[in-house]
Amino acid sequence: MLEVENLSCGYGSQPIVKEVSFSVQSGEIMCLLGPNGAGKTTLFKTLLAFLKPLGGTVKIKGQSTEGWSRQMLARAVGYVPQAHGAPFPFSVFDVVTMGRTAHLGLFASPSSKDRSIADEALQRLQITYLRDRTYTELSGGERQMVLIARALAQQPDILIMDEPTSNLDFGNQIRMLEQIRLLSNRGMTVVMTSHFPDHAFLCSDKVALLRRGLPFLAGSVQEVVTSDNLKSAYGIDVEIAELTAATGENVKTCVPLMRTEGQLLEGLS
Ligand SMILES: Nc1ncnc2c1ncn2[C@@H]1O[C@H](COP(=O)(O)OP(=O)(O)OP(=O)(O)O)[C@@H](O)[C@H]1O
Repeated sequence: MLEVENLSCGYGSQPIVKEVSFSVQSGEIMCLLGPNGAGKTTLFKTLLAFLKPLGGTVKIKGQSTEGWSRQMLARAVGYVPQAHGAPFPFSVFDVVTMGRTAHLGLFASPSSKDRSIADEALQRLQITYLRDRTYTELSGGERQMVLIARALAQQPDILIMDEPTSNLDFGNQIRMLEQIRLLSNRGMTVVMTSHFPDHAFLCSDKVALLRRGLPFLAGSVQEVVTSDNLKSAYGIDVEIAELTAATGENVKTCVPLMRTEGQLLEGLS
């Protein structure tokens, strides 16, 4: 579904992300990890063609996206930004209907079909109860769900999600990951960022890790989310623990290790 080959991206002629390659199949979830400033958003901006690649190619369904119009790209790729305020107090239904823009002609207004697709997106995420609420009056978690509904109404093949769990409490983070897993079970391809490597264990099929000054890593969760790789990316000691849940399922989790006062002082000297 998405194939990235030797992609370099950045601002002006200055590369931030160098020669990254990965592919995501239809219905897979790829979690993009990396420390602050590593270039996750820069990579997303390039996939979404807001930035021109400095080298390499992005292919969707085997076709290079170079030269695609914004409308063509919007039909293929939906973007879910981090939940934000809106300049005008639109209703939730209006915000979700805006997802249909890529399918409308110039100056056309949404048809009854567009409105029913917007309603379906609300139903699919079980947030129809928010339909007539004002977007600006919603909580961060509710806004995040509305933005996903807007991207679903766009009916893309691929969803690109920038930190979909940011600002969510512990329970809502997991509920959000469950929703993302449901979408992928129904065939949606998802590329998401997270600041929590545990999220990769919980819901992704593949992981990509951007590390400042070190080679880009992409592969299965087991291959990429290791103590050594996390230490090289984030600069802290992490152990990967495995336990058997009450359901009998084996689950893995990342356990960060705090440094002692002596180790911290040693680091300063
Ligand atoms: N418009 C810009 N012009 C020049 N440099 C930029 C621009 N936007 C971001 N950068 C730089 O590119 C680098 C990567 O930034 P980016 O936002 O892609 O990182 P990130 O991995 O998404 O970080 P975070 O996890 O903190 O959101 C940073 O050093 C940043 O300062």
